[in-house]
Amino acid sequence: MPLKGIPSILPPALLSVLATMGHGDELLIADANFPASSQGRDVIHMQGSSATDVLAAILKLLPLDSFAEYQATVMKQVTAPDEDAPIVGDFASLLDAVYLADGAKRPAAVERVDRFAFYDRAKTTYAIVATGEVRLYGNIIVKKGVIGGDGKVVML
Ligand SMILES: C[C@@H]1O[C@@H](O)[C@@H](O)[C@H](O)[C@@H]1O
Repeated sequence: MPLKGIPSILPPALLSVLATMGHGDELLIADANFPASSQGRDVIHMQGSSATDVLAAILKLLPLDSFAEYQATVMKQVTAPDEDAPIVGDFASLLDAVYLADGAKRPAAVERVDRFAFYDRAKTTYAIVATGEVRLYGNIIVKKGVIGGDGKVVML
């Protein structure tokens, strides 16, 4: 059922995951082709939503980690490893908007890793959200930060 201030696309199981994650824990938002169920992590299914809509909703609740070198990680394209997939620009815009609004002095830093290194990272995430994203390489790992006693995201 809807809640005040909580994006209505987020299912209860995902709200529980976001709330139980701690500083430095990572959440993977995966596209429709990603092998989500074979990574050994809990999977929350959101086939009705795009990865960008899920990321935008999650970023209304989840602080990004300013203590880390990278706030997020994406997958390099197999056939063009030096060129971002088109969806990466959309991910970056969403990250930057919230990170700067939360007081960051610079845009969010996004790490790029090869496909199989990304699968290895997936195996250490807290949980995976399997979306219905049809754009290839629509996968992003976000790292949870810290909220201070004043209720604000802690920015180093
Ligand atoms: C080659 C890549 O393989 C999977 O991991 C998919 O999630 C990506 O979209 C891409 O197709």
